Amino acid sequence: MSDYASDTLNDLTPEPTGARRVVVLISGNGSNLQALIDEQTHDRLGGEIVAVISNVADAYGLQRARDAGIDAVVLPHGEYDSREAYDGALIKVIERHEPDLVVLAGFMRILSSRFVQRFHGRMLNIHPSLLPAYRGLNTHAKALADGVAEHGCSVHFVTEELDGGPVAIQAVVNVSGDETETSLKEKVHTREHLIYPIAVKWFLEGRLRLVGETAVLDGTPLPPHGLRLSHADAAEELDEDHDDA
Ligand SMILES: Nc1nc2c(c(=O)[nH]1)N[C@@H](CN(C=O)c1ccc(C(=O)N[C@@H](CCC(=O)O)C(=O)O)cc1)CN2
Ligand SMILES: NCC(=O)N[C@@H]1O[C@H](COP(=O)([O-])[O-])[C@@H](O)[C@H]1O
Repeated sequence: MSDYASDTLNDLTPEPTGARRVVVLISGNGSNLQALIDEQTHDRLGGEIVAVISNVADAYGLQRARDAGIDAVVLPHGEYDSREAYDGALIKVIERHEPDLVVLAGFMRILSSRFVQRFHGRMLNIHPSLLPAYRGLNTHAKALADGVAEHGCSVHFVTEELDGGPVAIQAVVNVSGDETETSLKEKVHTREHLIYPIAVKWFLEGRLRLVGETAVLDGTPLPPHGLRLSHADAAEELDEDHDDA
């Protein structure tokens, strides 16, 4: 086990140049997209969301994009014969926008190896659990059924292994004795809306990178659970940026 405290990897990733461009993939409500839009609106995202793409035609996140003047594109997966065919079309739509970063924000499709390789190292996902616990779907119900005392959310680099990519940031929430799936989902959502903009900003600033199979922040490899940010720390991180305005 390497010593995360002292290791510093020789990071060969070139520094980002020019205005950093973000494409966001969604399938539903888009509250995480809205959190990113809000940071962009205050010039604090570190780049520009240039397109929002949904596989679901009536995803409310598309309206959020339109309201923000962002190109909103629907690419229905049901119109393609296979996952590979869909992903091929999705790659073409994304590449037209020349992104530096692809952000999955409630995008509910498992991506093919071809797609993941195309954007390897520059694709993030927000997952509603403390990975590696509860990969996949229905995470809140599973956590409640197991009676865990802590739950949360993770921002991770996307790899071929579903929800198995290196974790960048996590937020932990306490699960109360009378917690419901709805109350737990709300707790987690609140923290998602803090840690995702932070992770996106850090990537666009060149601070957060995927080096090999390790998430690296400011040249230092992160532990398997990433950087654990408390609610106060995350809010301060965003507020500090606000103070810089
Ligand atoms: N290759 C990868 N693809 C995706 C990853 C990943 O890490 N590697 N992250 C997911 C996001 N996700 C959880 O965070 C997730 C999304 C979708 C599914 C899933 O089972 N999808 C089904 C359809 C479900 C539905 O339509 O309701 C499917 O694609 O057949 C699991 C986890 C994004 N993709
Ligand atoms: N496995 C993927 C997954 O479950 N992602 C989850 O979907 C929700 C999307 O909410 P939003 O559309 O309001 O951002 C978020 O809670 C995100 O963690």
